[in-house]
Amino acid sequence: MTTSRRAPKPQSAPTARAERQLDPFQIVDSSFVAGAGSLASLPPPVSAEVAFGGRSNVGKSSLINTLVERKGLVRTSSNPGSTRQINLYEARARDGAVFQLVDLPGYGFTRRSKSEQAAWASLIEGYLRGRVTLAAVLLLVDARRGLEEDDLELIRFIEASRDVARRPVELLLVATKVDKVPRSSVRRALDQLSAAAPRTAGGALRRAIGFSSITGEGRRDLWLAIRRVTRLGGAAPSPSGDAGREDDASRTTDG
Ligand SMILES: Nc1nc2c(ncn2[C@@H]2O[C@H](COP(=O)(O)OP(=O)(O)OP(=O)(O)O)[C@@H](O)[C@H]2O)c(=O)[nH]1
Ligand SMILES: [Mg+2]
Repeated sequence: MTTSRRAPKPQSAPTARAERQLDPFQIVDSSFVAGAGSLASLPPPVSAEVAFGGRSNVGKSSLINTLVERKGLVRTSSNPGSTRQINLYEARARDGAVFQLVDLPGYGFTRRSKSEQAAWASLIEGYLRGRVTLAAVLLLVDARRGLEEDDLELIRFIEASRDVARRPVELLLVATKVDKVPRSSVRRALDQLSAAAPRTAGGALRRAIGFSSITGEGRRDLWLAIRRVTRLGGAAPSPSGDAGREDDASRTTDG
């Protein structure tokens, strides 16, 4: 009788695939829910929503695609004014948590007629003020430009809406296109942005999250922040054991 003697396989680290199966930030399903060009055509509010606001072209729609790891779920364009209505998307994570992601039309795009700009402003304001399921607004600011008057107006508007009978809307600051900032200057750009942000009641604007739709930097931090503000925790412990920590939204580098 012959016996084959094979050397035992060395204990290897979990494969990338196995790790991915556990990854709560992996989105296993995402879909378009509805688009609304008027407040009356918004779908009924069902669960916590996270809205993405900011100037035209800052990267709101691209950021949603990066969050759900799909290139074409949301239409993006190098021409400002690409998103013209409020678009709602649903994303389901590996661990079963479901998120409503809301792409808002951008502001500050002056090549539209005054009446169209006014209609967009009232649509966005009506949504921000009246949506009972709105949990948080992620204000996107180009890392190279910093906060501009339109952004400050949005912050003031959300702060002034705190009297509305619903859970206070959290505000988070996201610095987009950090891939366009020299590596050595990213930290300084984020610090400057955070320092320029007004002190809000929630205080969440204190640290901007750096993000790039090109490199995916910041994706994990954004998901941590979104899970925290929607209270859909459930993030598996990260190797450093800090997933879901209160100050996760303020971390600026991707894991
Ligand atoms: N380098 C770089 N380019 C980006 C990034 N995010 C978006 N872009 C580009 O910026 C342009 C605008 O992106 P969108 O995601 O359509 O911007 P938006 O904020 O949704 O614009 P509106 O719908 O007009 O309000 C596109 O050409 C994108 O490819 C990024 O992180 N890095
Ligand atoms: Mg857009």
